[in-house]
Amino acid sequence: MNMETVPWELIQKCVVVLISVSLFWKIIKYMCGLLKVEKEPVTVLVTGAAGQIGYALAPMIARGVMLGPDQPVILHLLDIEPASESLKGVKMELVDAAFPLLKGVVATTDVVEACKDVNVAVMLGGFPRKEGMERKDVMSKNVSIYKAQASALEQHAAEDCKVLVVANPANTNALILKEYAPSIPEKNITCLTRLDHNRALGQISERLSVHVGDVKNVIIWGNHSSTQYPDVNHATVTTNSGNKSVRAAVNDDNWLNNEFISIIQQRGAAIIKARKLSSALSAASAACDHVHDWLLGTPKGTWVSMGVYCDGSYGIQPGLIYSFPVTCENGQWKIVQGLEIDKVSREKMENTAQELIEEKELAKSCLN
Ligand SMILES: NC(=O)C1=CN([C@@H]2O[C@H](COP(=O)(O)OP(=O)(O)OC[C@H]3O[C@@H](n4cnc5c(N)ncnc54)[C@H](O)[C@@H]3O)[C@@H](O)[C@H]2O)C=CC1
Ligand SMILES: O=C([O-])CC(=O)C(=O)O
Repeated sequence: MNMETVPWELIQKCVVVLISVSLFWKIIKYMCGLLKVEKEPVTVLVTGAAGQIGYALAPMIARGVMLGPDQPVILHLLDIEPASESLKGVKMELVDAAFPLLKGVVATTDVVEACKDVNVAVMLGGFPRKEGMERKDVMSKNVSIYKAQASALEQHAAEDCKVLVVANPANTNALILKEYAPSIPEKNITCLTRLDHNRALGQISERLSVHVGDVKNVIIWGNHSSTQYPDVNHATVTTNSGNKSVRAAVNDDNWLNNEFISIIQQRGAAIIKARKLSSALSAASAACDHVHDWLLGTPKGTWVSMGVYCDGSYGIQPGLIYSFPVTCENGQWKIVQGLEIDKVSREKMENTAQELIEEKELAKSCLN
């Protein structure tokens, strides 16, 4: 090879360009690293944190299941004195799990310390029902807890704190909390019916042998109790040939109108019968889904069920905490309007509203 014909000048230029590009790229990556600002932590209160749902829920929150994989969290765990050792153990395990998103854990039996500056409050604290009881049978013990904790939240939580009541009777506990914390906006106080919603999705997916993610827009109307109305009239399933209504896909109205409804209404009792304990992992997961969708939004074209303060939508008496189909955007829920309601559905929606009206009266009498 004749060395004189080698284009040394060109090779030299190429090497310089390559070195410059790689240097430039390194600088950009370094700058991005410097600019990567970690989000401020969100403080999440879990009451009844030493209980069985608490034990399933705390690690889910610490892993980002509730608020997203890039959202640091601080956990405030509240329980009562007899459970304080167990609560301490939960905190020890959270430390041992070394969750990257978990920026602090406060485990306390002091309600004021627990409520201080919380952005999200998940209220599990209370007495669960046992086999053979209805959820309203735990009314007197639990509503007095919600009355007391309402004022602590009102006085010490962050402005715009979002509250999810899980403890039963969930709708009525949430209503009591709302009434005794008048300065918390009513749109910030909700109760969990997402577990019932997810149970309905699960049953339809099993029946049709499709993935649960392909079923959407079931509705839980009313109370988180055996009078709730799981409604599939607007639900759809995604199939190979496009979207189909659940009624058409199941093609068995008798099953949908009877057995399906009763399975969902009685699912909590069936879990208690099988486990001798009430639902915990599914309740924790549903609580994460509820808060996640509320704060981060529901996917386009999809609604979820939430127990929310009723404004009279669908002719339901205003002033109850009633489960409706909702969509969420920018941290706000909105009741889905304009769905056609047939006569059978109307009756079931009224029936569960009636139970909530009675529970409200019973709760008031327990507090007098
Ligand atoms: N809405 C829903 O979909 C569901 C609701 N639930 C309800 O959630 C609640 C919690 O269930 P579990 O964790 O299984 O019960 P659990 O009995 O295992 O835990 C409840 C915890 O609350 C604590 N507690 C009692 N009084 C308290 C107070 N004043 N302040 C703070 N903590 C207090 C207890 O010491 C206990 O550690 C129950 O009311 C249960 O019926 C359960 C499943 C689903
Ligand atoms: O049934 C219970 O008492 C617990 C609960 O609310 C549920 O699993 O839906």
